[in-house]
Amino acid sequence: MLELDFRKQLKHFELQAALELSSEIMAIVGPSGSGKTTLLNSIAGIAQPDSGSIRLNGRIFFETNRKPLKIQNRRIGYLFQDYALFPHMTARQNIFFGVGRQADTSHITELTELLGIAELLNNYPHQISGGEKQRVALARALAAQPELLLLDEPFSALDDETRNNCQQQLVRIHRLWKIPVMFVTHSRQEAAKLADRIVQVDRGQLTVLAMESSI
Ligand SMILES: Nc1ncnc2c1ncn2[C@@H]1O[C@H](COP(=O)(O)OP(=O)(O)OP(=O)(O)O)[C@@H](O)[C@H]1O
Repeated sequence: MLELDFRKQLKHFELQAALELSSEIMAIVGPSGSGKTTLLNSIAGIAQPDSGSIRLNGRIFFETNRKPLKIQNRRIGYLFQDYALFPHMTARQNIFFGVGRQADTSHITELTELLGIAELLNNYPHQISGGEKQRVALARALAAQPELLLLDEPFSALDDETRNNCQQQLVRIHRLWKIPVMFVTHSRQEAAKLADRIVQVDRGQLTVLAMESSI
């Protein structure tokens, strides 16, 4: 369970986030510059709120007047808007980056098969397609077995068929892992298709809309 109740002053308005997220998929929609990425960054620990609290499964990430929990201790998988794969590392090295040496990695083999990227693990990012990069980045976000998955416009750069494929894989992984997922999208259609709930962000104000998943 992710519990948010915090405020952060941005340049032109204040981001005010108050919501709870169980093991469901939540879509974040809203105009450009409304605070969507800052919301994800605050949860991940890349940005710090001014006040309030952020908790995941009872663990305190942030609380006013308390030292924030370090990013690496939050157990969050974060897929950035531009995938941000390391160009000089193979797909395998990208995926294993951040996974402890002593960690059990058997789930990663399963993950790469599930995502259809097992055959390209020795390739570098420039040798694979956009859709493949997206799936490598998703595998990397999931490799450390996070308790929460954050995705910032994960499918926006993909063609229709690849997008559909990746969306289905995300839903499949969510069914298997049952962790809360938050994803930012500019597509209302995608939000309605994938999410259990949709949150509209407008000048930092969050409004939750009830939705039924249709996949
Ligand atoms: N640390 C910060 N301090 C002050 N203002 C900030 C900070 N980070 C972002 N902003 C501002 O807050 C606003 C929201 O930015 P954010 O990137 O969260 O929007 P977004 O909804 O993700 O936009 P897009 O859809 O274009 O990616 C922008 O005006 C941005 O300039």
